[in-house]
Amino acid sequence: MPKPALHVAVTGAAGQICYSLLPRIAQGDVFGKDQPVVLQLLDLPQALKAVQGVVMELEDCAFPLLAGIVVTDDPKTAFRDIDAAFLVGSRPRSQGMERRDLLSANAEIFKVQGRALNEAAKRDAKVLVVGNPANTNAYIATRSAPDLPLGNITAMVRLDHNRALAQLAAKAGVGTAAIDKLVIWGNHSPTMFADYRFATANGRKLPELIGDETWYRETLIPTVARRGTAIIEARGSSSATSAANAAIDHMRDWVHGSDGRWVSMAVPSDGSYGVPEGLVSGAPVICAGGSYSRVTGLEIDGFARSMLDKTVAELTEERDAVAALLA
Ligand SMILES: NC(=O)C1=CN([C@@H]2O[C@H](COP(=O)(O)OP(=O)(O)OC[C@H]3O[C@@H](n4cnc5c(N)ncnc54)[C@H](O)[C@@H]3O)[C@@H](O)[C@H]2O)C=CC1
Ligand SMILES: O=C([O-])CC(=O)C(=O)O
Repeated sequence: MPKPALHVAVTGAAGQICYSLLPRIAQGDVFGKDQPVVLQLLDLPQALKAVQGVVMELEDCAFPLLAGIVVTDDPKTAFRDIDAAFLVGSRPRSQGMERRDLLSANAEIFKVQGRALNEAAKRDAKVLVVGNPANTNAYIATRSAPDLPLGNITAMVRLDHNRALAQLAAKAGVGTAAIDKLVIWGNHSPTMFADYRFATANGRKLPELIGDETWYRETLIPTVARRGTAIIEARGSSSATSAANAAIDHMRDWVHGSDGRWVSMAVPSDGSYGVPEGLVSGAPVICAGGSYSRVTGLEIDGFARSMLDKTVAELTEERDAVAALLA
């Protein structure tokens, strides 16, 4: 007897991230290899023809778990009774822009969609915001969806986490799976703080294994922070496959658990670590039983404090910049 299908909304369905994301959701990479899904796809009216093309391709994959597809330009229809949502739809940046430059273009989208989630989604729906500036867009969605549990609206810093993992693993000469307890704090922006102070590799302390604090501070942190820009410069458009992969990692761990390992999620702050309550900020969490809990009590030394303060100041500025929209 097959399980009842989960209903999963994905916005920006005609875009480049979704072209990588949708087939992987449909083949069970997020919700499980025995879990049917109905995809509820949202895009703008002018993009619906392109979405139909994507739908034809999904049909042609004959995915056994794909139990249905809804295509719409109406957020409430897209979010009706959903169990999970990937909010990808929004404008990406081009060369010369920072992600915060997208705030005015994209903020309104997340107000409208937050309201629609509030009205139509299941009360325990898990929401991941990918569209940039992801943290502040998620903050707008939390403020626009007051009837959903605050912690169920999250944003993606998993791409930064995965980028840092790859760089650190290469430097330490270990596989990425060997590394645990890496943290991405703060904003998905050049101010984010990739913190390896607690990280281990095969049980050894990673900072000791690498033994090069200068490389960590002067190469690793800026490389991860500017990776999105490097990809735009090389590819001519922003990261898509790696962004879709990170979205899958984020939601899969949230749903199925992280096996005791730390993962980085941007979640509404509870005020810990000096991050003002409500800001959606990257933090270390452990996922289990369909929810996440923050890793608490970590020491924040002088360097970490200065890095955290910088990224939190940016999140605070972004929050203040959208205050009028939310008034
Ligand atoms: N958080 C992260 O780590 C990352 C975030 N991103 C962000 O993800 C977003 C999407 O990127 P791409 O797929 O490359 O862009 P894209 O331009 O290829 O696709 C965006 C899609 O969203 C649709 N869209 C725009 N406004 C919409 C609305 N109000 N409702 C529904 N759909 C809407 C567009 O019609 C288009 O089909 C961008 O904001 C990008 O900056 C990209 C990479 C990583
Ligand atoms: O850099 C961008 O604009 C897209 C993105 O968020 C990333 O690749 O991390």
